[in-house]
Amino acid sequence: MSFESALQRHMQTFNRLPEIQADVQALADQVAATFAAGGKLLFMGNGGSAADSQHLAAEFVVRYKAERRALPAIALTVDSSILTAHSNDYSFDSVFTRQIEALCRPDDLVIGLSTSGNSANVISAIEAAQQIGAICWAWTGESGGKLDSIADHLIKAPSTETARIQEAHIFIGHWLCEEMDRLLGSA
Ligand SMILES: O=C(CO)[C@@H](O)[C@H](O)[C@H](O)[C@H](O)COP(=O)(O)O
Ligand SMILES: [Zn+2]
Repeated sequence: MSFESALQRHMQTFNRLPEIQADVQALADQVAATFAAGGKLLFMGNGGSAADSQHLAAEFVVRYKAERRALPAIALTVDSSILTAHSNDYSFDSVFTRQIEALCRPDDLVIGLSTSGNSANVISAIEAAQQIGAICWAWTGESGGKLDSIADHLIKAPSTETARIQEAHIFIGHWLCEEMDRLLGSA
């Protein structure tokens, strides 16, 4: 694909983001309520979405722009000992589920990122978190995939192309940080 085509597809996706603005605002409201109630965020995903998970968890724990208190967020994608031991001894399909069982509490909010909406390890972990009673959001592409009928709430980036969906996801994640700074920042 030419640079011009990739940019055009990126712009088309971003021009459609207002279609999901209400969903993103609903997510921000639930994240703010989760922090206010003493809950935490748990992120997970594969490949580029694993990178997005740790990127966003860091924004909350450390800082985005404003000076504010540290906010509790964990990426389930970062502990190489857990990831390798679980995948080696059990299965990669339950690598996030096991961590959900260990770390997730009923007042937490879980965000599973999957551009296809079909990653087995994300689906399994969301089902486990629902059993615990946590609110579960899936960030997907416009089809929603299997997660469409499983997650409690969805952010469906308006594209069918993995890269464009990931670009929309990180924009949404940054805006979420922006909104938490506005609500919780002191600067
Ligand atoms: O970053 C990319 C492609 O842009 C890849 O690493 C991509 O994230 C991986 O193929 C993932 O395994 C795709 O999983 P998912 O988004 O369908 O859940
Ligand atoms: Zn990528």
